[in-house]
Amino acid sequence: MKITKDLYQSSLALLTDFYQLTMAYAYWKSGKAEQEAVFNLFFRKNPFQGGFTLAAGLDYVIDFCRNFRFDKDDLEYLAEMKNSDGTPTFESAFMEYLEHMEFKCDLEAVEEGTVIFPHTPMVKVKGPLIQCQLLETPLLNIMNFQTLIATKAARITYAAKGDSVLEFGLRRAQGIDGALAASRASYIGGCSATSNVMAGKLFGIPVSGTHAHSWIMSFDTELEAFEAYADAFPDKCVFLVDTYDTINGIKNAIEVGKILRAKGKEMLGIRIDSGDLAYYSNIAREMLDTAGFPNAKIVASNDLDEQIITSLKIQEASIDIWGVGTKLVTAYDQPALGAVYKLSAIKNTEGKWEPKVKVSQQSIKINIPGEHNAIRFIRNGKAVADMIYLETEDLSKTSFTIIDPIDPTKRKKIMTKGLEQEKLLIPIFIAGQKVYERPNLGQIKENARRNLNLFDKAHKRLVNPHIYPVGLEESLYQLRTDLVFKMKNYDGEESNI
Ligand SMILES: Nc1ncnc2c1ncn2[C@@H]1O[C@H](COP(=O)(O)OP(=O)(O)OP(=O)(O)O)[C@@H](O)[C@H]1O
Ligand SMILES: O=P(O)(O)OC[C@H]1O[C@H](OP(=O)(O)OP(=O)(O)O)[C@H](O)[C@@H]1O
Ligand SMILES: O=C(O)c1cccnc1
Ligand SMILES: [Mg+2]
Repeated sequence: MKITKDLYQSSLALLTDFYQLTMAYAYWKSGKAEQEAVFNLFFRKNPFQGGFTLAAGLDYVIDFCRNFRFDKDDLEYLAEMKNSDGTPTFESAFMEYLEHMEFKCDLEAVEEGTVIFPHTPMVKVKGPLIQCQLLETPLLNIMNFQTLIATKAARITYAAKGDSVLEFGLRRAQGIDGALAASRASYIGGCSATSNVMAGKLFGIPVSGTHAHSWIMSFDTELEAFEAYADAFPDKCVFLVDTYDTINGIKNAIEVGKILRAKGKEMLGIRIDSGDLAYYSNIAREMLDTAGFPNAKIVASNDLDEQIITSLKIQEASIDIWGVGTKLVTAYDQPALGAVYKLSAIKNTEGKWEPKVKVSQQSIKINIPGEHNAIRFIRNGKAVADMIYLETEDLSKTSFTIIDPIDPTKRKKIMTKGLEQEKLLIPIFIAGQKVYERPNLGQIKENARRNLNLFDKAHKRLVNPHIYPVGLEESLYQLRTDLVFKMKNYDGEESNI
């Protein structure tokens, strides 16, 4: 298998849960396949107990939708499926329907690199029920993972306070595609480069790296190893100093640094990969400065994450560059985002849109009905609140009340005068045609940076962040409440207990 960009350009229609296909068949059989519906993809809680989430994955969603079709061999595989009585699971007329199915949905989404909060749709799909349904699993697969990793990278780079963070995760990532997607999302979230060469080739991410302990161990002495590396890469030397004795390793690095300098070259720095990283980095800084290498950088690695980086910053460790692998690409402390994809409206047989809710004992699980969008209000360059509103809402009003979707006692009045407004969901496909001009990865990364800068530090701090206000516009809140009552047959009377 050769991994090329084609992997993401091929038809992946079978990359779905079987129940999507059984529902698709049953929709078709009951004449509902082409009935129009609206679905929203959203999550209910920011990951890592954090105060924000950074959206990523849309580019893959676009490829998925553009290539959404059932190929001949997909249909042959489905045609072989049998019920327990030996009859085919899917009748042949349905196979023909699938064969001719073309993606024709409207799709809106938040752009990659947008800061986003619970309950706001990241993707909204409107179109034939069967198509909306078939998109559920792949859209969740793509958006859940890349958004999670982009958020983790944003947290880690936030902790690093502007220092470069190198993503070193390939060896520990969740398989091949997980690794590639993680490298991409990490770059969006703020990492400067990846060690993953294939991610460099496929996505254009800068590739960088040092060397491993094995390099040192393959020589009789560390000094010889450093000298040989300096011969091979006179302009790119970052010496790993902790194979035997870190202090001695730093001395050897300085010695080879001087040899390089005599040849008109400068060593870039050293890497420390074990032990007390504050203690050794501070000693290393002093030794390097004293020896005349104040510009040599100190790279640290070894099971780092945002908490350890924060601690090392507090300890005033002399670390310039952070190599982060396992805990970033596996989202170690929260392995899944938990975004869901829910139906929120359907057009009835009379052509009238009906909003829908799923009622739950847990109010956090009651979805937002109707066709909605979200807008961000910004004052003097700082985001102040997001409002989720019905598409029919008049946005030119001078004031709005937003209501917390979980706790209706939390409300805010927004006077729009002097506020900038940014619509969060923008059109990507209209009737199956792509209308969105895809930004390149550098532009996406810049969008993430700009978005993160919109938010006060209080929302970005890693522990116990201040909750950013996101609310339902009053009439959307009322619609949801009325619908829940209706679905529960609640008539306002006290029930007998
Ligand atoms: N000064 C420090 N403050 C907080 N955490 C630190 C500090 N120095 C190192 N760490 C972290 O402590 C952990 C040390 O892990 P561990 O004891 O397994 O490694 P080690 O013995 O130093 O290295 P290795 O096992 O690779 O030889 C790592 O997660 C590392 O990032
Ligand atoms: O620690 P991470 O954040 O995953 O970063 C990548 C790690 O991978 C390498 O060593 P590896 O873990 O393979 O071996 P080691 O732990 O024995 O150094 C490297 O030296 C880093 O320590
Ligand atoms: O280049 C490095 O230093 C590197 C790459 C992958 C994993 N650990 C370290
Ligand atoms: Mg390790």
